[in-house]
Amino acid sequence: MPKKTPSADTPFILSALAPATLCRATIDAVASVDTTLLADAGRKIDNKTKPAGSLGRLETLAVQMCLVQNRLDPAIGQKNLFVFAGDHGVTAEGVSAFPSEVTVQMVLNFLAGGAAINVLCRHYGIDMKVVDMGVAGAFEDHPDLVKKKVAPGTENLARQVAMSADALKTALENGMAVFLEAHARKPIDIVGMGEMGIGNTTPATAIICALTGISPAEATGRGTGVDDDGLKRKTAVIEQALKLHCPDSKNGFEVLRTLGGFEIAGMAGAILAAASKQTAVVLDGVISTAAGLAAFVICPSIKGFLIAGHRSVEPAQKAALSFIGLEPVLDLQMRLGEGTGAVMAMDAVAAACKIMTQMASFEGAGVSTASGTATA
Ligand SMILES: O=C(O)c1ccc[n+]([C@@H]2O[C@H](COP(=O)([O-])O)[C@@H](O)[C@H]2O)c1
Ligand SMILES: Cc1cc2nc[nH]c2cc1C
Repeated sequence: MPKKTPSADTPFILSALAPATLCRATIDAVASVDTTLLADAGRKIDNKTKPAGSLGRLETLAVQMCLVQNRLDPAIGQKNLFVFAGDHGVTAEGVSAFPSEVTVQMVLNFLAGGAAINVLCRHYGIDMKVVDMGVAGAFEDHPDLVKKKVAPGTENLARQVAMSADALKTALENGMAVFLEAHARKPIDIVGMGEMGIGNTTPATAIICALTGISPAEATGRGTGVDDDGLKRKTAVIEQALKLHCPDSKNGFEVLRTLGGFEIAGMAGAILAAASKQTAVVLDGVISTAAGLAAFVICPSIKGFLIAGHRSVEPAQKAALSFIGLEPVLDLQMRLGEGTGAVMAMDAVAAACKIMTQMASFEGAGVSTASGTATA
């Protein structure tokens, strides 16, 4: 068994951080959604001119947004999507169908505006930024690039811890700062969590296995498209990593630190920061959901702010979502990442808010209710 380096093995303990540190202060500032308006929001959506429940998921999203914003007329103006990018030492084990250099190349593609997420963000009027959390390459300054690099890639989680406790703190705080700085410039009403990182379905799946107890054999998917041999290798790598590190399933920090991913920790930080500012967060595929799960285990009070954007074809995502207690808004058989599923669901959430505020009530439109009551 490979030896772990002692310095990299210092565990991460939140209470050891001074209360004023960004990491601790942000998590301490999270409060659950206020449910005072739950009954009124339910009555309001039921009084719209439609059979009860007929707008399905749009209705539950409308009610959720009333609680998130603590008002009966929720509105979404500012929509942001962050693509957190990072590289992974575990790619040395042959766990991806694509070479690592694709991470840098895709970041350049995002900055040139040519990726799927660029097209969708333009289509939906979403402000998109790319965050370099740990890409193995240097970038010129660019207005759409947020530079938050912790290190040029994680260590190989199959052989040693993915990152040190210091690096985890930096990654979490950098992710928090990404949200908080953008929110301070222009208050954000809804934020989507996208990512890019060759190899990152391996740490994401390992994190989900560690936190939910699902086995690597059940949880591991093909990511960018590994063949049968690749899938066996990837499953074995995840099994080896879990056996090597045995992170405490109740400690989301240790699971992130040992199995890691700088972009995954960055997303976890951004999710915690968004919840601390009562902002709705839309998760994307399996990697984004792994970050959401880790953030949820760290701070369960974030749950009411979370929305599962879409169902990824990766099996681990299902386990993570059911552990948190979330149902995806969409199922389009997507597995690209980047935030592509999240932004499509963000539009559904915005539409749900308009249903709550613009749709006529039975009384207002003079339409009879199911019981036949005539309304003026
Ligand atoms: O979002 C998903 O569920 C998803 C599923 C499979 C692959 N991906 C994307 O593909 C990359 C990781 O795949 P892999 O095979 O390199 O681990 C990474 O850039 C992700 O954005 C994303
Ligand atoms: C081309 C490509 C684009 C991606 N976008 C997100 N993950 C990706 C992985 C690959 C390989």
